[in-house]
Amino acid sequence: MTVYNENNRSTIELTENFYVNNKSKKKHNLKIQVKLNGTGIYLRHETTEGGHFTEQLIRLEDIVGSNCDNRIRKRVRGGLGSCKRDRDDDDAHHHSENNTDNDPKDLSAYLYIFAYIRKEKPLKRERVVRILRFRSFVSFEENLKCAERWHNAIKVNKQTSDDRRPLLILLNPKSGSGKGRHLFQNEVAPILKEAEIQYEFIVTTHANYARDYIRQRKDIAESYSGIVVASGDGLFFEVLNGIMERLDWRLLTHRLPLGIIPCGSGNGLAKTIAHLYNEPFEPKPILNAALACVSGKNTPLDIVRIELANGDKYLEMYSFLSVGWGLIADIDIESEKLRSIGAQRFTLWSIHRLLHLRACKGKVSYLPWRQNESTAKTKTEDISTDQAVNEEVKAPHSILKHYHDFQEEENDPETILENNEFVDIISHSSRKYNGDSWQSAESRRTAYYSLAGQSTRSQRSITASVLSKIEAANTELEAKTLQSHLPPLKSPLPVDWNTEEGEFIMVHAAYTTHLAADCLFAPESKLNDGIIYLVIIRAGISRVQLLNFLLNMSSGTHLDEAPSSHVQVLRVTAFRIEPHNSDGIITVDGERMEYGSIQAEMFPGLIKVMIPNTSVNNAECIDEYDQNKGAGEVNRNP
Ligand SMILES: Nc1ncnc2c1ncn2[C@@H]1O[C@H](COP(=O)(O)OP(=O)(O)OP(=O)(O)O)[C@@H](O)[C@H]1O
Repeated sequence: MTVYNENNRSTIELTENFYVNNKSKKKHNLKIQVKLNGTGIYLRHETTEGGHFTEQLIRLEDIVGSNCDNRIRKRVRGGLGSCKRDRDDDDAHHHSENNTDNDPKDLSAYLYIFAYIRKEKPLKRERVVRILRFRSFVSFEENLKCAERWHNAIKVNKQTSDDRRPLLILLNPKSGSGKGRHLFQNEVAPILKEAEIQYEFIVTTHANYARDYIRQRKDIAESYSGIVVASGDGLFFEVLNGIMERLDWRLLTHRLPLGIIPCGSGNGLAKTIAHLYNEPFEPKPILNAALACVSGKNTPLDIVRIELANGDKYLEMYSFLSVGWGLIADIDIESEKLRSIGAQRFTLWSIHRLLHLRACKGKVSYLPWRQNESTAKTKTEDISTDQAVNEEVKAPHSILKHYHDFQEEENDPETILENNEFVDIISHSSRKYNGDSWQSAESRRTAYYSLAGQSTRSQRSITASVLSKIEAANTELEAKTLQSHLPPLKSPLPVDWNTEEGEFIMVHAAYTTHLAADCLFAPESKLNDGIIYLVIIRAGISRVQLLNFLLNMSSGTHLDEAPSSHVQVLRVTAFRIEPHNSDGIITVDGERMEYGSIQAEMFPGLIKVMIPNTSVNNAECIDEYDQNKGAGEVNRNP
């Protein structure tokens, strides 16, 4: 029976009786009424006396999938609950005595239902398998049809997408303790199988492999339903930047949600998602993440565009986690040499750094966040229609066409271009440059088809038509590129920015709740609130205060203390750090970057991230902020 719920969504209702051999009492077999509807599967067990019954509900959101089979599997992980449907309900007691498990002549069809039931105290996911045996008919095919009817009804009710495209899974075999491959085979692959999700599996061979792969692979948006990274945060950073270095990044970010399975040592993003959806993480961080990757659910994730300058060189990248300057960045990077001792390295190095406290000299500027206002356009504003997205697909070709036109004209003595101009055009139009390569810090425009710096001879020789084509290509490319709203890094900032100059113990910005699984750095953060939480600690803070701050980061209580003139937490949408010393550590998403000026700009909900299938929603921004908190201030005044 098809019914429509309040959201006008059609769901299928099925009800049948099944029987379970009651081996212990050998008297009556248990009758179980199994009912599927838009909420889940109800297993109603009637007791013999007094018409009492017990009922178990397996919620649809906890079911990962179901499979039909023609045999009972000897070993089903997590226990076996077999319900056998009999040929005739009235005759059930007689027939069900006749147990045909593993009988080669068994013509039954079996439906395996896989669920990971959420338990509150303690918070965990418990695997449950329910097996329904269909044997009403004398042919296996007929029985299979019955099983498939249930199988399809579960899919319809779960609103499982018809998208049969596989997931692209990238795994870093070196991340964390180096057991990623093993963890994937044992903990992730079985869940993908239960959810009937196809996947293409790629193991990275070196740093930047994933970034290059994503940047260069042509048919990526059409071939996959999503990209999953099995690693720490470092490989996610690579994939994000590989996507953003493509001209069709809009199409990819619109169509392909990204998932993360935490195999690294930090796992800030995976922990953030689990935390915000109130899902268990320890001791099985991979289970919850794998369930998110098969849930079919996703939500927008804030991305921060970063510009870095060192001398006259310029670098652009995209970040999803944090930017650090000073203490925490120092501890993170400098303690790398103690990696062999595990997580203790952070504690040990924190003590070392507290004893040898360093201050960073420089200037910090920021643009306070205001409700209902953002410097950057949101994802939904950027991609209002599918047409806009589709146009994007054509972009690389149309720009390449300009290049081919130039090539044809190159043979014309009238239109000789400098060879290096062509290199520039090819590399930037197809975006095959190395994302790490430096560009001019003076103007972002030089990253495109610069006409500056040509010889006088070639300038004279370029015809007006070529010039206009180059201009058109520049304009087109600019339209396809994510446009920054900030002035170039070396230019002065607008007047509505706040600036302070002095000595800082650290400046650390975060846009996820967790920097690592054990570090709840920005407890108020949401996945798509469009806010950068900027924590500034000024020089002059006592070591005891600092020690408390570091110790309390694991519980997220480091910002709860009484107002202090040394610690400030700000909500901002953009910031700039200009170090005065030439030596120090700056990190982006936990990775060390060239030391120099850096500016960051929030792009709310720019990409989509896979999330668990749960009704709890602490994760997404629903305009819930207190206006009275005012200009970006969270809880402290200087
Ligand atoms: N096959 C590989 N061999 C060596 N390095 C790799 C390989 N694949 C990726 N990398 C690099 O390893 C770095 C760390 O990877 P990843 O983040 O996955 O693990 P992690 O450092 O243990 O975790 P976390 O970032 O959460 O602390 C990344 O910067 C990535 O570029």
